[in-house]
Amino acid sequence: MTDPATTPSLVKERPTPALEARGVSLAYDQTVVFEGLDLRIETGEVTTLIGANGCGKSTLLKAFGRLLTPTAGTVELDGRGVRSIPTREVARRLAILPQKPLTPSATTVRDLVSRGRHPHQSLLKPWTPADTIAVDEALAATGLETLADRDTASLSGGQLQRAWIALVLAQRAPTILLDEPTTFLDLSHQLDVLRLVRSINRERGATVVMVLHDLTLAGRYSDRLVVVGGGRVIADGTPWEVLTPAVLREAFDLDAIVIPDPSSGSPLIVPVDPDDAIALDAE
Ligand SMILES: Nc1ncnc2c1ncn2[C@@H]1O[C@H](COP(=O)(O)OP(=O)(O)OP(=O)(O)O)[C@@H](O)[C@H]1O
Repeated sequence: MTDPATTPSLVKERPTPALEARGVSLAYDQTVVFEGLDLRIETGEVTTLIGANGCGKSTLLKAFGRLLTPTAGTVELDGRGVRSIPTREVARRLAILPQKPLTPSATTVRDLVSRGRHPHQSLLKPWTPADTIAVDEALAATGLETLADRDTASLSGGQLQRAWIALVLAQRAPTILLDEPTTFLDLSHQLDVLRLVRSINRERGATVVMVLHDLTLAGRYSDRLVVVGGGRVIADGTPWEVLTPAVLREAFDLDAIVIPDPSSGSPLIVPVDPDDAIALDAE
């Protein structure tokens, strides 16, 4: 007879997630957004949080980024309580682009992007050629080389958004949190940013957690979607598992048809307008 104490477990251990919320409650004064939430963010994946306005996507991202302290439960980064990790170490492991970052005044694009290198510096290790390379590469990846010496105050909304994304890239953190990185961007630049996100994930192995509002783009550029609503996770899985008419109705109160995107094969969300006779007839 086999001894259970010495027989290797048949249950395969899952790898340590990049981030994990365990029984997390999040609130602002009297507004409770989540209570006892459990969520794993797998290492090396692109995970996108989707859900209706005000459902708590940014709140969750802030908790993962240590910008908001849970009222209960713990957030772990690479298997360690994020609050127990020194701030500088967190900044080397985790980069975050908030929804409304505050741009410092009288700063050039290059200066702003260079701030992404601060976690890598110290009195003993000031600016090095490696920092310059990281900044130059981030400027090139976001198409900002020609704007590098411009004052950030003179940029368009989309250019400024790209400068912030460049800062996050320059940080070279293995885990990246992006709250609505495509805000202000035209469709072509939205694709540029999402392709960039995918290449950082595939080439550098970065773990990415994003918030996006465009469901079709979310499905196209994510390994996994987490649908949030009513203070809980409504659905969690691959884009085709999650982007179903039933989930869209529950999360967004939206009637939609979901078809394969002819360009990528990922789910294409077509919202149904009840006044639109053609769409209804076609169903
Ligand atoms: N600083 C704050 N103080 C008080 N309440 C807040 C604060 N920030 C967010 N909230 C509230 O918390 C809830 C969740 O907000 P959150 O910004 O996380 O939602 P969201 O899903 O990111 O929304 P959106 O899609 O509109 O950006 C909302 O009811 C919001 O009004």
